[in-house]
Amino acid sequence: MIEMQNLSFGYGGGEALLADMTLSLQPGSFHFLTGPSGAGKTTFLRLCYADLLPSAGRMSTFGQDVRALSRDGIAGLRRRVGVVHQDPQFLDHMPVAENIALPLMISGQAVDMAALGDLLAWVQLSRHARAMPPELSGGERQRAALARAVIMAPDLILADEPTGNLDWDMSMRLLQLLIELNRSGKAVLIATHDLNLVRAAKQQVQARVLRIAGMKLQLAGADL
Ligand SMILES: Nc1ncnc2c1ncn2[C@@H]1O[C@H](COP(=O)(O)OP(=O)(O)OP(=O)(O)O)[C@@H](O)[C@H]1O
Repeated sequence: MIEMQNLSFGYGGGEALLADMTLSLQPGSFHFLTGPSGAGKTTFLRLCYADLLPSAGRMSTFGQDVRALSRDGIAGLRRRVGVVHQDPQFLDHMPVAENIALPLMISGQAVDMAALGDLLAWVQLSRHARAMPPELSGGERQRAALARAVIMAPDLILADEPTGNLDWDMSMRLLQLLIELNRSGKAVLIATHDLNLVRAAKQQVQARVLRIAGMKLQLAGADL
């Protein structure tokens, strides 16, 4: 679903931050992306949902060359990718349930209230449906962000340090949700520093570990 060939990227077209990356992300796969702070993990994720475009090399997403996509083409691509940001932002004056349904409303689709109720139950936020986002804990915010990321039924879920500020129990809960999504056929890519999270996942799912270091993307060894 994402193919990169000798892809390079530098902010502002300047010096390369990521260089000569070649990768094939398959449907239904589960990947972690690790690497030191500032190595370019968030940048890599932004390339994956065409928030940034490569400076050089080839990249196709869902079979389409990202650099040849029109504005509508990019919007179509983004509908197929659900993103959980490192520090998810919500509309604070709007209840949690409506924030989660927002992508549907923005794209002009009807909100199936029963399906929304099921989604809230899945992320264990039913009793917070009418709460306002500032009332949520860190773990609840991440789960709301995950629900919002999957409401459009994307094929690929990208999560940027989704457990960064969470305790271990809450991290495991979030990981379980991501594993369930993967078992339902979605590709998952999680950027994280947390090797314990990677180890916990590897006991349950066939996860591959990518590492960005020294501008390059490598498949990490199996010894994690
Ligand atoms: N919009 C931008 N313009 C210019 N430089 C940027 C921009 N965003 C990020 N950078 C730089 O690119 C480098 C990689 O940043 P990125 O956020 O991708 O790293 P990261 O691996 O996700 O880091 P962390 O683990 O700390 O979140 C950093 O040096 C950062 O300062």
